[in-house]
Amino acid sequence: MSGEQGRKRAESTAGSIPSMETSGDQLKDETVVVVLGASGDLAKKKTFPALFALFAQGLLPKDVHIVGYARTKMDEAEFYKRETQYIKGDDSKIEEFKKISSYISGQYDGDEGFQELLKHVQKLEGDRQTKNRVFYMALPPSVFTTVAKGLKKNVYSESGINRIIVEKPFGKDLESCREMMSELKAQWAENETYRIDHYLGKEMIKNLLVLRFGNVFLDAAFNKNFVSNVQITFKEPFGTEGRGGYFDEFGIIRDVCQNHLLQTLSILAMERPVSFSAEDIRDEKVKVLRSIPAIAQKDVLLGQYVAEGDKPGYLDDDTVPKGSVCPTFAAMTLWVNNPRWEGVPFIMKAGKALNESKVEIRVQFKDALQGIFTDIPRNELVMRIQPSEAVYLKMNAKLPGFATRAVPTELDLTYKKRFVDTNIPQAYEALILDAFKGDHSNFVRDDELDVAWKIFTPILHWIDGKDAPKPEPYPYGSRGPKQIDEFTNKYGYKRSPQEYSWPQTSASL
Ligand SMILES: NC(=O)C1=CN([C@@H]2O[C@H](COP(=O)(O)OP(=O)(O)OC[C@H]3O[C@@H](n4cnc5c(N)ncnc54)[C@H](OP(=O)(O)O)[C@@H]3O)[C@@H](O)[C@H]2O)C=CC1
Ligand SMILES: O=C1O[C@H](COP(=O)(O)O)[C@@H](O)[C@H](O)[C@H]1O
Repeated sequence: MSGEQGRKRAESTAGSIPSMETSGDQLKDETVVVVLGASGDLAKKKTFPALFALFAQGLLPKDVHIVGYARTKMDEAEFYKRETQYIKGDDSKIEEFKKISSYISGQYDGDEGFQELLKHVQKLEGDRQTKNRVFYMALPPSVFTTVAKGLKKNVYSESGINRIIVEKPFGKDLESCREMMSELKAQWAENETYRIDHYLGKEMIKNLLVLRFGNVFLDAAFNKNFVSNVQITFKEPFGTEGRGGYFDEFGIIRDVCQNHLLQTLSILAMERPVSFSAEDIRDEKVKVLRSIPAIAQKDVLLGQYVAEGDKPGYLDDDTVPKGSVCPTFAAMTLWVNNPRWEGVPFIMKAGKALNESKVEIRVQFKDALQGIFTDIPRNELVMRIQPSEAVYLKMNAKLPGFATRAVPTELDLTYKKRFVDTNIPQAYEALILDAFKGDHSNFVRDDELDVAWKIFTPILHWIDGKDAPKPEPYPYGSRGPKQIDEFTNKYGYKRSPQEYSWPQTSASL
């Protein structure tokens, strides 16, 4: 099938799904976007490229202006260099993008810097009647609340819509999160606040709602009667190189599990929402999260990578405190105590410096009744979030031929093959567009955060405390601590026979 045919087929068969847009006002014209922390890593790698991609597709509000703000003093040439460093696209479009962008430096505390920012924004707005302002906080959490206050006091628009987009981490435990949320809430209304968890912008995570509730057979099988265990796995092939200082304060559980993987779990396990509206979806997520008790110490396996070949160990990083017991790998099991999932282990695994780059959800079904079979492999539904989105169902089939022999095979939906030439938006692109549309569905509500921290805070305090468990060492580039298979087996996971591997490895695409 040609690329064009594939695209047309995908579009022509698209089902009609009610709009997920919600009550929020859509920002159309007359908007200024201010990126705070514009000199930083997130801004250059994610925020500006996402804004550019939307701009290039004509998806930003008409006459939009983008303003970078940070303490670093730099001239326009230097700012444009940083702003466009990670942007890939047509040169003339990049030049147009620069024309709608500008930079101003200032402090994060005190009013002076924000007053200058206000003057700059007002100059760009000219004599507009409506003055919509979006503030994107690409800043370390230590300055979130100070900046949020400064913006509200000095740069808040009295004649238009204001939105503030905030990045994780939202606190370090239940108490600090509550403190941060209440300080933010004192300044910014919930409907003005967009808390980003960028996993909610990933295509496969957004697909979960449709997969679960748009396929009657799947929904029927998603429960304790059919499912043996669920694994949500996050693997990165690189260590904390250069980010050791930040990472050591947080560890892998706060960095990835408490937010990205728990958000994934909540959408995977929740009941069907009443509608696709933001509040209905988030109500169901909160409900399922409330059914999960705090993680028990006995359900946790921690690891820390050590040097292998020319690859340094975590403790070899100069920015990491000597003797740190910060986990760079964690496996843990969560239990969802509701009628659908009672007794089904949800195993989360996340690690840095592992053997591959992969994020996936693996739902392993129970054994087929043995009777006529001996040792037939289990069905598994795998949702590959990255790289190369795919959904495949491992199923047994008769090997063609005269003899009746069952072999493991798969029903395979590999996006690159099925949705040829279809643009899959980057997570940040999708989320920033949602914020412009006023759609909160893919942003984190404050009560979701509260319940998420309740699940993780006890083990985090244990890990941070004086009786901190020593993480198991694992070599850089390995599958993790050697105890990992024993850990997953303990919860009923059975590995597919060695001779089976899914044929669409990312390398083959
Ligand atoms: N980088 C990434 O890929 C991701 C980042 N995030 C989150 O996004 C936010 C920003 O991350 P990132 O861009 O990596 O952070 P950076 O460390 O690059 O900080 C961003 C900017 O904030 C200012 N800054 C840095 N440290 C301080 C400080 N101690 N006090 C005041 N200002 C400071 C600096 O600007 P200046 O000195 O010029 O004012 C810096 O350029 C964080 O909350 C992070 O957790 C989330 C997901 C991914
Ligand atoms: O938030 C974070 O996510 C990244 C992984 O994001 P991905 O989109 O590349 O999967 C992780 O590397 C980082 O440590 C963490 O802070």
